[in-house]
This record gives sequence, structure tokens and C-alpha cells, in this order.
Amino acid sequence: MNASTPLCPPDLTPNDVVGLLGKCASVVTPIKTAALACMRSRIAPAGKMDRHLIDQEQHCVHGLAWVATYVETLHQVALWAQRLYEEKLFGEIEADLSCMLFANYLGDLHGGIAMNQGEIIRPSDFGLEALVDEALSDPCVGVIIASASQTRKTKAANWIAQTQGKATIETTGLEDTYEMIRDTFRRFGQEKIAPFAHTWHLNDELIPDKVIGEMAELGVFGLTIPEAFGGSGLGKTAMCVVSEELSRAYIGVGSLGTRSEIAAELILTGGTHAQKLYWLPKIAKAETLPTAVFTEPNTGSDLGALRTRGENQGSHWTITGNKTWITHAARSDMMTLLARTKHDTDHFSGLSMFLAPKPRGTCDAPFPAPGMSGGEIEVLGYRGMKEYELAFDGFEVPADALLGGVEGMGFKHLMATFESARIQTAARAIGVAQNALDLGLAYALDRHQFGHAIFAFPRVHNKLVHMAAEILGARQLTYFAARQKDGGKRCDLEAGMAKLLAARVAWAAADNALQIHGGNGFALEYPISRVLADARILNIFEGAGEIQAQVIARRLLES
Ligand SMILES: Cc1cc2nc3c(=O)[nH]c(=O)nc-3n(C[C@H](O)[C@H](O)[C@H](O)COP(=O)(O)OP(=O)(O)OC[C@H]3O[C@@H](n4cnc5c(N)ncnc54)[C@H](O)[C@@H]3O)c2cc1C
Repeated sequence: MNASTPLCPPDLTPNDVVGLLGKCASVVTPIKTAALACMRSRIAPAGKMDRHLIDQEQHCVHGLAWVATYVETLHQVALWAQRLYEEKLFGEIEADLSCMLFANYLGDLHGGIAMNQGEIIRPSDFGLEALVDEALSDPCVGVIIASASQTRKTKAANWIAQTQGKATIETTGLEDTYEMIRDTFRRFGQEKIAPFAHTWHLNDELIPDKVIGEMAELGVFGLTIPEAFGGSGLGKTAMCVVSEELSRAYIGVGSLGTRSEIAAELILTGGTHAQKLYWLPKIAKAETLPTAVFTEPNTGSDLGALRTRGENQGSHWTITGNKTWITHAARSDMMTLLARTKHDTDHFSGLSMFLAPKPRGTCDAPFPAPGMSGGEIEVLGYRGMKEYELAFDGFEVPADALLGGVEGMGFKHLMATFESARIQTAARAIGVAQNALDLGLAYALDRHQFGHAIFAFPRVHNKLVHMAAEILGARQLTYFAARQKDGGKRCDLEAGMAKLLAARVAWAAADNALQIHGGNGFALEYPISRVLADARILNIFEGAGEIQAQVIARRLLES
């Protein structure tokens, strides 16, 4: 990023842009490699990783995860651009948005990446100022950065304004089947969810049973369950598209399938044949709504330390302990419940997973089961399913409810579901970000100040362009993780990156869209107030941002 870099011609063609994106994506790879080498030398000076040093160096360890996430995003966007170009689908808006994304992320790699507000990871943190300067002094970087001019931003903004009502601004590059699925769920979201979501939120209501029934008919709950067990047998890419569109209408609805996805994944990876035959068809039809019962009052991120006890009574198990933050606990029929069954342990190896049936509760009698009680936790956002704290006191679970019939495998089984759950959460985040963009755009076009629609002001429309560009990047990264998963490859790294980035993108989009609404955005009456609250949870659950960064960095360091 050297001042003498030649500035670009303002009229880069999409063809020029595709070439530049590919070059820029390759010039940043050495930055990741060098940051990784630097962290290896700091946290594994003798060749073996030192846990104490990992914690001591956490800012930079997590910074490495962010650098790698940026580099992977740029790679995936460059590959997407190349694929579209070959199919003659890479047009002006795809070129404009990818230039914006590259300009911002290349700038961040040079000046510092915001891991969070105020927590910036800079090249100097790794002692890599000279290397980063050198890598980013490549002329292709200067051209891309200069191409993200105000003229181009305004042109992109006008294009975005014309795409109002279109499913996606850019061509996603997904096969037609997925785009047909998107259209179906977009229509469903627009007709059956979006008009009611804000009222459900304001009244803190459960999403109506009727909506769950309609979603079941559309196949939401059995999307990725194999056909042999009553599902549609689709892959994670389809799950992403469905989750995006449902969450774009309302995150509560986009999250209804999350617990079914977790339960199905647990049963498919760890269950006995009898458990698969019994539960999967019921989950696919939404006859069984599962709930995920892991977190405890004193154990959140460090799940391996949880204390709820499972005791083998011969004919059955009993569960005793406290859980918290359990989404949709009352209106559910089965708990994927993690408890300690090896009582002489205090870490993950003593944990077992149960598929514990429970009677479905109502608002008046949420937990009508002996040995189980609970209370609602009132929340800022992410409503529609309700959150609960639960107390178990000798709650009985059938003997055959132990997942896979084996003790001590619960944490391992849960870890195997993380890839899928994180990909789905990234897709939910993209849906929320898209909702924010939709709302911000509509308001900006409608609201007039100083004699113009506020959309006309660069500081307003630049925000919309930034949102669209970041959504494009997070989307391609998420689809990449989904493809890896569908291809049977290990993808905890890619899934973690997708979730890490998409959660930040959703929060930034919601915040910027609220800013565009001015004072009205702060009024509960406006849906953007809900979207802001909903967006905030994405960086906390399914692995807080810090935990996600830790997981990504450890995987990189171990490789
Ligand atoms: C709306 C909502 C719905 C949820 N739904 C469910 C559900 O259905 N089932 C379920 O089991 N759980 C659920 N959870 C719980 C959720 O998974 C946990 O909140 C999450 O795992 C974080 O745990 P914690 O809240 O105990 O935070 P803690 O683990 O106490 O961490 C607090 C903060 O400390 C920081 N932190 C923690 N550890 C580290 C570290 N090693 N390094 C650096 N920073 C760190 C992070 O910033 C973190 O946000 C839900 C939570 C919410 C808020």
C-alpha cells in the first residue's frame, strides 16, 4: 500500500476486476502464512503448543484467526468471481461489490482488523509491518483500492436501489435448484412471516404452531435428514439458503430448525440404528420438536466442565442439576441433554448425551413433568421460541435414551455437530444482515431531508453498499464451508470462519441500518430496532466470537 502505487483507470471492466481479485487474493496469502509462523514461534517455542502461552498471547492468537478469515474470504470471493466470469454471469454489480469488499478488507489487513469494537489486530502485533507493506505494495492492490471510488460506490448504490425486491443483489453462483429453493422460502417469508414478525417480537409471543406446521410441510425440519429416515436428503448448501431466507424474514423462524438440525446431526453421527429409526422421521415431520440442553448457570463456553449429573438406575437414568438459556424448552418434545455420567471426572470425557423425551408444555404449564421445572428468561431479542432456565431433580430418562448406547462420548458427539450448527448460524446471520439492508434501503429511499431522499447522500448510500459487499463476502465463505461439509470433508475451520465473520457482518449491518433510520430506528415501533437486538446474539451463541477465534487459531496452529 505504497503511496506511489499507480491509481486505477476508473473504468475497470468486469474482466479486469476478475483478474485483479485473483491476484489480490494471492498476494495476501503470505500474510496469513507469516502470521501463523509468528504465532507458532510464540506459543510453541519448543515445538509443542503451550496452553499458558496461548492464553497469554490471546490477542494475537485470535488476531491470527481474523487474518486467516479475511484471507479465506478474499480467496472465496475471487474464486466465485472467476466461476461467474466463465459462465458469463460476472456483471457490473458483482464487480462493484467485490471491489468494495476487497478494498475494505485489503485496507484492514494493512491498517488493522476490528476483531470487535476497539480490539484491533495490526501487522505490528505480529512484527509483520515490512512484510505486509511489501505484499500490499503489489500494483493490483493499489488498483483495487483506488477502484472503490465514490463514483463507483454511488453507481453500486443506485444499482442496489433498483434491485429492491430481488432475492439477492449479486448473482450467488449457486445452481438453479438452490435458487428455486430460495424463491420458495423468500415468498414464504414475505407472505407468512415478515408481516407478523415484529408483532410477535413486541408481544414476546411464541411463533404460532400454524407457522411451524407450514414450515414442516415445506420440509424445513427434515431438509438434511436422509430420505431413508423421512427427510429430503438435501445438503448443507440447501440448509444455508433456507436458513438465510427464513432469518431474513425473522431470525426466530430461521432458528426454529436449528434444534432439529442439531438433534438430527447428533443422531446421525452417534445414534444407534434404533434411535435413528425412532427419532429421525418424527423430527423430519416436526412431530418431535427437539431442544438443545447443554449450557449451565456456571458453565457456558467451557462446556466440558458442566456438572449436571446423569445416574444409571438400571431400568432408567435420572438427571439432576441446573441448565440455563435453553431455547424453545417448553414447546418441545425431546431434549438433547448433556450430563456428566462419570462422576469421578471433571472434564469432557465424563459427559454423555441423552435423547430425553419430555411432554410438550404450554405457557401456563411450561414443564408438566415430574422432576423438571423451569422459568422463562426475558430477553432483548431472538424471541419467538422463548428462553428458559431449567432445574432437574431426579428427572427420569429411559435406559435406551443414551445416544449410541455409550457413555462418555457426549462431548465428542456434540463437537461433531458444531460444523453443521456453525454453518447454519452463519447463514442465519447473513439472513439478518440482509434484512437490515432491506430495511435500511427502503427507509433511505423514503425518508427526505434537505430536499432529497437521504439515500442521495454518500454517507447514507455508502453504508448500504458496504453492507451488500460484506454480505456477499460472508455468503461466499459460508457456501464454501457448506460445500466442504457436503463433500464429506472436515470443515470445522471453514465453518468457524463463516460464523465468526457473518456474526460481525450482521451486527455491523443492523447498526448501520439503524443509523440510517435516525431517531426512528430507536423507536420500538420500527422493525430495525428488533433486527438490532436480534443481530446481537449471533456473536454470543454457537460459540462466542472469542471462542470461535480460539478454535480457528488452534486448528491453524495444529495443522
Ligand atoms: C438467546 C440465547 C439462546 C441460547 N440458546 C441455547 C440453547 O438452546 N441451548 C444451550 O445449551 N445454550 C444456549 N445458549 C447459551 C449459549 O450457548 C452461551 O451463552 C454461550 O455458549 C456463552 O456462554 P456463557 O453465556 O456462559 O458465557 P461465558 O462462557 O461466561 O463467557 C462470557 C464471555 O466471556 C468471553 N470468554 C469466555 N471464554 C473465553 C475465553 N476462553 N477466551 C476469551 N474470552 C472468553 C466471551 O466474550 C464470552 O461472551 C443461549 C444463549 C443465549 C443468550
